Amino acid sequence: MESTRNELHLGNSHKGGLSDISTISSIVSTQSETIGSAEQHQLKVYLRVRPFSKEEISNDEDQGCVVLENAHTASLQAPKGSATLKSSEKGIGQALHKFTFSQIFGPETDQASFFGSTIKSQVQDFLEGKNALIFTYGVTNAGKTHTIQGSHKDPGLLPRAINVIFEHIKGKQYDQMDLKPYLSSDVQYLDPNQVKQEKSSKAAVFALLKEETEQYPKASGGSANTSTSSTSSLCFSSVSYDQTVDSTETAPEKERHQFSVWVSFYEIYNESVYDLLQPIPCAKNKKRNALRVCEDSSGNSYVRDLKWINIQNVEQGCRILRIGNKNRSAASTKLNQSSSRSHSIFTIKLLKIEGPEVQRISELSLCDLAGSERCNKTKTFGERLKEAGNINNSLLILGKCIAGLRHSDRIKSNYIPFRESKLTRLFQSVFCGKGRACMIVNINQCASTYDETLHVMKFSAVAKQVVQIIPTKSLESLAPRLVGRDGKPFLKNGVIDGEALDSFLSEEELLDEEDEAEMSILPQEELLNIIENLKEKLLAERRKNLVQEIEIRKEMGDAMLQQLMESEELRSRQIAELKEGYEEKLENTFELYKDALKEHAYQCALEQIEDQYVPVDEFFAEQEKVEELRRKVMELEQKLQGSTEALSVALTVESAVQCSPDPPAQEAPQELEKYKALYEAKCTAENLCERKEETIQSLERKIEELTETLQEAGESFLEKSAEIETLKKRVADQAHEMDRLQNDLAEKESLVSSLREELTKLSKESSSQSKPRKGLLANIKESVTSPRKGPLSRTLRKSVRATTPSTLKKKPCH
Ligand SMILES: Nc1ncnc2c1ncn2[C@@H]1O[C@H](COP(=O)(O)OP(=O)(O)OP(=O)(O)O)[C@@H](O)[C@H]1O
Repeated sequence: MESTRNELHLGNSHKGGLSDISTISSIVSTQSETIGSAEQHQLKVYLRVRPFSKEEISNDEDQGCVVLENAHTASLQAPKGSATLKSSEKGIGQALHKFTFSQIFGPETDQASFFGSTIKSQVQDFLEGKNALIFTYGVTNAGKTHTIQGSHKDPGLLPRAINVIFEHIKGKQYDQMDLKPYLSSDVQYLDPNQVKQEKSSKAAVFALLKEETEQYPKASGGSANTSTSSTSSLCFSSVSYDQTVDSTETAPEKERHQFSVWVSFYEIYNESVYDLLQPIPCAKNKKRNALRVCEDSSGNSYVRDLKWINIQNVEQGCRILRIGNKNRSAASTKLNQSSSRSHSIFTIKLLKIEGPEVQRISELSLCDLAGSERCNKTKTFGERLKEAGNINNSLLILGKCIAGLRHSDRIKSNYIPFRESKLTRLFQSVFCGKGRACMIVNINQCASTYDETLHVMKFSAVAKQVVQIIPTKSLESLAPRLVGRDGKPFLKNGVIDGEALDSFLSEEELLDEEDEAEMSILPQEELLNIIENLKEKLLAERRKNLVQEIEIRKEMGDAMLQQLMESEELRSRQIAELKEGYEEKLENTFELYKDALKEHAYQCALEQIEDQYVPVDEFFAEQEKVEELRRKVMELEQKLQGSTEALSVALTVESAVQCSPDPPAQEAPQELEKYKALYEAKCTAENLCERKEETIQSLERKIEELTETLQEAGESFLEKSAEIETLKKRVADQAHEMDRLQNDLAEKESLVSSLREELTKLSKESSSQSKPRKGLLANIKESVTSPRKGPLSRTLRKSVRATTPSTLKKKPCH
């Protein structure tokens, strides 16, 4: 309930209309009280939730957005993708809403128990002479028609109500057709000729359902007891008539009373009333005749020239319903409209007759309202836009009237715009105390229609607060006025009903707004008055059209703005995704380069090192060996030197011996051998030294080459590092570009807000200016199709040009 209160608090800032639902939580506690000579009733609002179809389940429509908490409270949770969730994420409104109802019926509720728990008591009141109005409200495909009409096997409220009526009047039916409803709540006495006409008119209506024509004469025979047999064609096993209704009547009274039942069925399409019991014209271009809504001398509205058919049993009532439906769908095909585009109203009038007098007349109307979806959602244009505009308008006015009726004291003090639509004009008398109204709200649980369903629930929350004040006098059975064949007060026993004559106005004299009076014979002053009146009417009409035009313009503006915002949102999302993608790509490429470079440098170094690799231990061992050899060479050189010296000494000695006659013959060969051995050892050592020297040199060369390779690897590493730096710089540039794009986006957003302001200004201007009347569609067309005229179109063109940024034309740099 918290969320509801918050939301309501927001809604309170708007004046009137559906948004003004600030006191939903403070639900009127009294169900029905009597104050003075009036009864107060809180308008009953029932919620019926239909089950999912198989297709809806397979389309993943079940996202748990409707939760029935108990018999009176339901909560709605905005599903993913709904406008409500998006708005709540932006901080506008709530994602969870709670609503209370007089009673809630879940998907498992069958038709019989729904009837028993809702309108059955109202039908019983109707039998006691009280008027009642039942209307269903909901989006297309929410189950309104199923609730009102049902099917042959599973009848809805209307056939069940008819069944209860005929059960009640069983054995007390007035089988003549000479007393017929007249104007709003009068009765006309028909002479035998008129009765004949009435019968043939009824036969003609029933003939509209060809397949059943043959059966009709049987039914039209008018037997008072036909109801039971005909009822069997409908499955009413679960409908049990409450006999307590009769218990108040005494036996003699029962015998004296007789009842006559009359029905009518009409629709309101595009603010025109069409009789659904009139045959549809066969000619292609021939239009259906629209009927006029007039008022009787007491100010009660009625549909002029509407067909009223006397029915004798349930079966006939159901056939009238089928005939009306057939005409409705035939007209739909002709006009290419769907059934939910019109409001259909089935009315039953019950005449209680005692002897030659009609004691009372009561009225029960069941209205199946058109689907409440709005035109921007259904993307409607042309004829569809006009149609949607009319539906929206009549539902909007119904909403205004309901909002105006919320507080009982407002009925007197505040203006309630009943006269602004045909629907509310016809509902006015019931809403203003001539009967009890009851609203049935039908919803489905589909996620895709969540936003519309929420709108319906808000509407019902307002309706729930309506308190009807019904003067007890109007609940009592008031004898209707009886008029004769010509519509003049009926002569009772040859005496004129003087009282009735005083207040009598013939039907022709009852002027309605559309009537054109014969003016040529009127005096000048009266003519001037008439002109003044007409001027006022014209002005009022213009004002009404202007308001309608503004509303439609506003709706179109809202739709355009919504589209603009959605495309902006899409674009910014695309930019952000692009940016993220690029950044990720660059990051990945950079990482790849880095890894590849490292790998490459490592591989190169490894290869070079492998080629020339000498283990360090070996190298040191070799060096030690070299050192050892060097030392040995040095020792040998020293020895050699010593040997050389010794050799030279020896040679000197030898030569001296050769010269002397006594050489030391014994020592010389031994020494020589020793020197030779030493010499050979020296030569070997020298060879070894040379080889070692070569090995050292080759090792030193290898070391040099290794050093060079390392140097090269270092250089290539430096080069790669430089490349990495360049790449980093590129990434920084990309980020800069992204920033610039974001700035662009911010500019666009400010443009959008300025557009919005301009639009609001325009709406205000258009409301203050009185334009020449061109017609609604012409103005809309002009504003939409003439982009060269008007500041709005200029601004839009500018914004369109501006929303094609040069940056978007550029190819993304990789
Ligand atoms: N309580 C229910 N149980 C089972 N099926 C239902 C129920 N309510 C509605 N349906 C089914 O849902 C579908 C739509 O219902 P229905 O035609 O009554 O909707 P609607 O609100 O009258 O639509 P429209 O405004 O377009 O005429 C129908 O197939 C109907 O049989």
